Amino acid sequence: MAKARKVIISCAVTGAIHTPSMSPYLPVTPEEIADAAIGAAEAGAAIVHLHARDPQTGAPDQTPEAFARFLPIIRQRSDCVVNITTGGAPTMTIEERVKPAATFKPELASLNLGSMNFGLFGMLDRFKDLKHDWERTYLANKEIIFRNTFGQIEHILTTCAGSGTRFEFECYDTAHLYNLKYFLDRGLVQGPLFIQTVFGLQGGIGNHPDDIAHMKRTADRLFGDQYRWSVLGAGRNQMNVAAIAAAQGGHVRVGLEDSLWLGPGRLAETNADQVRRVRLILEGLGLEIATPDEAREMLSLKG
Ligand SMILES: C[C@H](N)CC(=O)CC(=O)O
Ligand SMILES: [Zn+2]
Repeated sequence: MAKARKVIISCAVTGAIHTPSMSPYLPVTPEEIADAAIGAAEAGAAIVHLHARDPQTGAPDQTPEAFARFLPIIRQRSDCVVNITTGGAPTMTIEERVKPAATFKPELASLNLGSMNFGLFGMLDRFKDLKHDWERTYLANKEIIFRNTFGQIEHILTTCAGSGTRFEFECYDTAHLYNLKYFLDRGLVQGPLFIQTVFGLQGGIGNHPDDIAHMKRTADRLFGDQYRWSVLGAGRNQMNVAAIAAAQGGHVRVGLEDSLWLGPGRLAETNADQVRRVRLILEGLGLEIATPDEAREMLSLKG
């Protein structure tokens, strides 16, 4: 009797791309972020990807103190895998960005494999009533470069080396896959590589099925069976990208960090709603949802 494939659902609950005026459902306070993560885990997410925000303004906050306000709550109430961002916001320094992962030594941390133009301004057409000045300045900025030089990537790898933290490798284009291969060949990263291919973010690769096939083909050629493939689709293509990839052996990432939507013109009221929606798609494909411990097994996490 053929065994169903286990799929890892990751949920990125708040991020640093969307801003509070865009959706009343975007978690901002430590309590909201903790509840969102625990709710997503209860709905089936094995991994929660975490950023922190200033509780008053909702602005991205990468201080360890900000993370310390919700991490223990999540620890107490869920056995999900915690994935702490080292991307922070593209306007932060690398020192700021790596601090929380270096401080809390999580099982997983994100690592971005290349620099890119980071286009948030496209969202200004969609979201006009912005409450805070920082939102307008941040979103309208056409000069944002999300810096991830070889030196900065190496700095994060060496800073976290020895802590047992493994990485979710964010690849926004094929060049980033080659950058990851470079670090693999230098022994700075070890398999199984958890590769999160990102589709449809302005400045990165698109979200057409050809783009997805191209990223997978390239990763298959560069890493063979040394990698675990996961995908995230930005914005309203989140579920399409998940469905296309899941049908080809991929794991999936959802969450309000990368899409505020549950359907055309319909804001997701919770991260758990998106987890439940992608779960419907996966189970519809005859796939099973991996538990946190099964994800730990598949990704060789320290537990
Ligand atoms: C496209 C995603 N928002 C990528 C991300 O989650 C990066 C990070 O936090 O380091
Ligand atoms: Zn993130």
